[in-house]
Amino acid sequence: MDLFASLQEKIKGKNIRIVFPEGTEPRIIGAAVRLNAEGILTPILLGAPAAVEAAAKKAGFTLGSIQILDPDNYAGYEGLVDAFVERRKGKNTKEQGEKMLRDPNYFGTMLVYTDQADGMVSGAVHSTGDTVRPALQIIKTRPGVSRTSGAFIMQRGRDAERYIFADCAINIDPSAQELAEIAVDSAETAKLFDIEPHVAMLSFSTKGSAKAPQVDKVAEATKIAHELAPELSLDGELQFDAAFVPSVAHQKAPDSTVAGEATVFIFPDLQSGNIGYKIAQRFGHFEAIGPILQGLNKPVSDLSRGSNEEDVYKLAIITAAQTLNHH
Ligand SMILES: CC(C)(COP(=O)(O)OP(=O)(O)OC[C@H]1O[C@@H](n2cnc3c(N)ncnc32)[C@H](O)[C@@H]1OP(=O)(O)O)[C@@H](O)C(=O)NCCC(=O)NCCS
Ligand SMILES: CC(=O)OP(=O)(O)O
Repeated sequence: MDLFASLQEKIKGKNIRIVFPEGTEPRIIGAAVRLNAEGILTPILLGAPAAVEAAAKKAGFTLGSIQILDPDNYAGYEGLVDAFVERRKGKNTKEQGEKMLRDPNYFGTMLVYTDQADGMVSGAVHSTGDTVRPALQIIKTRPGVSRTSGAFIMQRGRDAERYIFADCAINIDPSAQELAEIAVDSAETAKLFDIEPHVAMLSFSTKGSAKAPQVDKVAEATKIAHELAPELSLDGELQFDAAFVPSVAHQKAPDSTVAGEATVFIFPDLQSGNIGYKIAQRFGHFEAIGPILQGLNKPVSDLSRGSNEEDVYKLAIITAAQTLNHH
């Protein structure tokens, strides 16, 4: 079955509440209207009702029963500020909290933290840093996960090819230990979306063909990942062609059971990861769904600012599906 048809089936009728802090953005409104009309999930748009309604009207959408929450006139605002200060454990004062929650991403994240929403989708207008920082500070990572990271489902053709790319969004220069954790988390994400994980730890070197500290980091991460998840099908360091193309794998890494068969691609740093996914998307015509933030206590998703309405619709469905793993 098509990935989204199967995810919709899992989440439909469960009243999963997804908050969208960018409530006046037409791409967000369009996706929310569709998700609401199709009964897939319950959207909550943030913003002044008059502004949200005006934006919807201008873009030709009818909001119908969609809930709009106005952070500037929210009866529970003080309670949210208190909960924020308590969560920040001395890192932010009440005065700072009152200001910070005026930012819709902080406000939306607090709705998720206090169980008034099940997940959040933002970033169509805001940068990644501004979108995810509140989640890193408030929602935080699950026990046993030290860093959150951003994975993309890369999909081409209806239900044909589907892979995971990570980290394409968060960790600028992860250590070997962090890279190993990203690999293990990405394998879990793959399973959630019906991809059998065969994890390639990518580099510009295959099995020692080049020598450099950057290559040593990937080789070390491969070793650590094997220790963290001995049962996982994972290998490195591998160049992309060795990881993906069976004939090249045969030549460059004949003994590897992952080379030529990889489905999960772990990039050595954010330069390569972010550039890599955008090249596959724009040259290779893969649909890039994400970034899906892995390892958080509750799902928060960051859109690329280049997203269209369909991307918002799909990432909201993914985010809602992630909530099922958190219950
Ligand atoms: C994500 C990012 C904004 C965090 O940077 P930052 O806000 O400067 O982070 P800080 O080091 O000040 O940490 C802020 C908080 O987040 C936490 N944190 C930072 N990175 C984290 C990570 N990867 N996982 C979990 N927590 C993290 C810190 O522990 C800290 O928590 P605390 O306030 O409770 O102590 C930064 O890593 C970044 O800019 N990454 C690149 C994003 C990007 O542009 N991607 C390309 C487009 S998708
Ligand atoms: C994921 C990503 O690259 O986001 P943006 O395009 O918003 O920087």
